[in-house]
Amino acid sequence: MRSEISNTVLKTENLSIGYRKKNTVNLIASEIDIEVKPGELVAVIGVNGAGKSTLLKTLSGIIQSIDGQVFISSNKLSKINPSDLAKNISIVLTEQFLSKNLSVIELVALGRQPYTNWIGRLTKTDLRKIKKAMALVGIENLRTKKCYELSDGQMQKVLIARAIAQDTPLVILDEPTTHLDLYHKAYVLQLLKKLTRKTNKTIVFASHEINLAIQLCDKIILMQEKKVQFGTPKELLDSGAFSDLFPKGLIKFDTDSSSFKIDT
Ligand SMILES: Nc1ncnc2c1ncn2[C@@H]1O[C@H](COP(=O)(O)OP(=O)(O)OP(=O)(O)O)[C@@H](O)[C@H]1O
Repeated sequence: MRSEISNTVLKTENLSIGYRKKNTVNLIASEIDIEVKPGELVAVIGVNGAGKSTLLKTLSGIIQSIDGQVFISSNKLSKINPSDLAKNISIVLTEQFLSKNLSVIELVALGRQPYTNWIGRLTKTDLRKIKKAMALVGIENLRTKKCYELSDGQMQKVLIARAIAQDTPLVILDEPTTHLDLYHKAYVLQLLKKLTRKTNKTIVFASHEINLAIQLCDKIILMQEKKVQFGTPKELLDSGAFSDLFPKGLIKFDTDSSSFKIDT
């Protein structure tokens, strides 16, 4: 079992996700079997309410699974203590509470929290990693700006830099392109791809940008009602997985261009 998953950053076995309330279970999705390697860019795709955020929260240990297992590297997620978990997974959630009074460099520096001592003093290594993360994301020119002065696109880049500064093998982002225009959606997803290639980190993100995800990602987790498919974009295209993603009538999957179009 161990050698099988040693080159795997993230793996699930027969995972069921959902919410427990008293004695009832609200099951959102089940039979989720994924296996993600170092340096892969993975999109979680699905309609509103399909369970993308629930899956990301389960994979990062924020909520408990209903059944099955999550492995981070070769370890069971349920057995990893919080301080080790923060050295393995960095998380960027939507609508995360943040002090926008912080400067950009202060916010990126928060990524080093799992490594700093109790007074939070940054070492030379911390400073080097903060600088490197800002350079990789291309935000050195913003370093002294206050976060409330940033556009949504700039803020998204700062949050990505904070996750990179945390220097974990796995980065999880929930809808990193929300509120961005088409150019910046493509820019941010291209940036994530570049980061996987330059750092060999694995990035898993939820997105509604299906057309971009098909073009850019190594793997896709496609969430539909009570059915989750996982594979390369080509595998999912070849199996016709995208064709019944949305209700029929308004948009349809065009197999020639491998993208969704208005059904005229
Ligand atoms: N804290 C919670 N307790 C109970 N049910 C929840 C909770 N959070 C979400 N849900 C339910 O779980 C289902 C999946 O929600 P989730 O937010 O994971 O979907 P999503 O695919 O991320 O949606 P969107 O694209 O709209 O962000 C929904 O039916 C939602 O109502």
